[in-house]
Amino acid sequence: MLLDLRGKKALVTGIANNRSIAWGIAQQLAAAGCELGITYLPDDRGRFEGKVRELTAPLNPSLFEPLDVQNPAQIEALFQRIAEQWGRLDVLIHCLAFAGKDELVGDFSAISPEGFARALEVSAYSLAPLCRHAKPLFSPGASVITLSYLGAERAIPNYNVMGVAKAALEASVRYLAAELGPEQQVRVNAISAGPIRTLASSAIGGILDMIHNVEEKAPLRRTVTQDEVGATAAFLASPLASGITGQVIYVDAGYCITGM
Ligand SMILES: NC(=O)c1ccc[n+]([C@@H]2O[C@H](COP(=O)([O-])OP(=O)(O)OC[C@H]3O[C@@H](n4cnc5c(N)ncnc54)[C@H](O)[C@@H]3O)[C@@H](O)[C@H]2O)c1
Repeated sequence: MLLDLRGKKALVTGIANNRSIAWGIAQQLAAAGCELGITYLPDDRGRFEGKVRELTAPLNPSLFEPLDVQNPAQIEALFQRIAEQWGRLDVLIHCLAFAGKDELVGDFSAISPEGFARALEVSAYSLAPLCRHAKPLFSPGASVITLSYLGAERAIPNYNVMGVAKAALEASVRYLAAELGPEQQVRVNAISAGPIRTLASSAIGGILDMIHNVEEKAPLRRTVTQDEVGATAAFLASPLASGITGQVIYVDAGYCITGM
């Protein structure tokens, strides 16, 4: 069986620019034949809309919608549009996270309740309402994919509250897989990616040291690319992965197996 996603309708969240992991995923899904819906984070200054529209235009998305996951009305409106325009959803890519810069450096115990809540709401909780709204639209065998990082299970310097958010996200993957599997055969998985330079990762104190450490120690002696993460997402979205759900798949050049 070859990887063939022709005719599948895929919603990709989390593209900010051409370094975004979601951009790597969108390109791989399009190359495999998916019809794309793209979301961007709206803001008063319109920082993302124009850039993301221009970047994604060559992939001919049939939906292009605003999505701030902290805005329930916007989530509702997005899925209303998907229902009207597509009538179903085959692939849902959740590729977004946020924590304040101050929370991604220094002592974990210094975290404020507001900083903790915001990181968890955007980076972990948001997967649940997206799945809740998508539930009536999921086609049999649909695939949900989110993005995690090793900081979910190891104490990585400066990753701090985002590690807690990723642990909650990985647990959410298991609960959602258990909920959506039995009747709808919907699969829910996370990709745990190695460190990649992006807008979000630049907020993490010492991200370059993290990347250099991976380049020195990972079995492949390098970190991974957005395209490699995208290729794994395309595989997980396809019937080739029909037996895989509730898992965290590592796309990290093997770094997570190393001991020293
Ligand atoms: N870059 C890495 O090293 C790395 C490694 C493992 C996992 N990840 C994860 O990959 C995902 C994508 O991050 P990235 O590194 O490509 O960075 P990125 O900055 O390109 O993407 C993060 C996205 O999150 C979006 N976002 C932030 N707050 C939002 C909100 N309230 N509503 C909707 N969207 C919002 C931003 O608009 C942006 O598009 C994140 O979950 C991140 O934690 C990144």
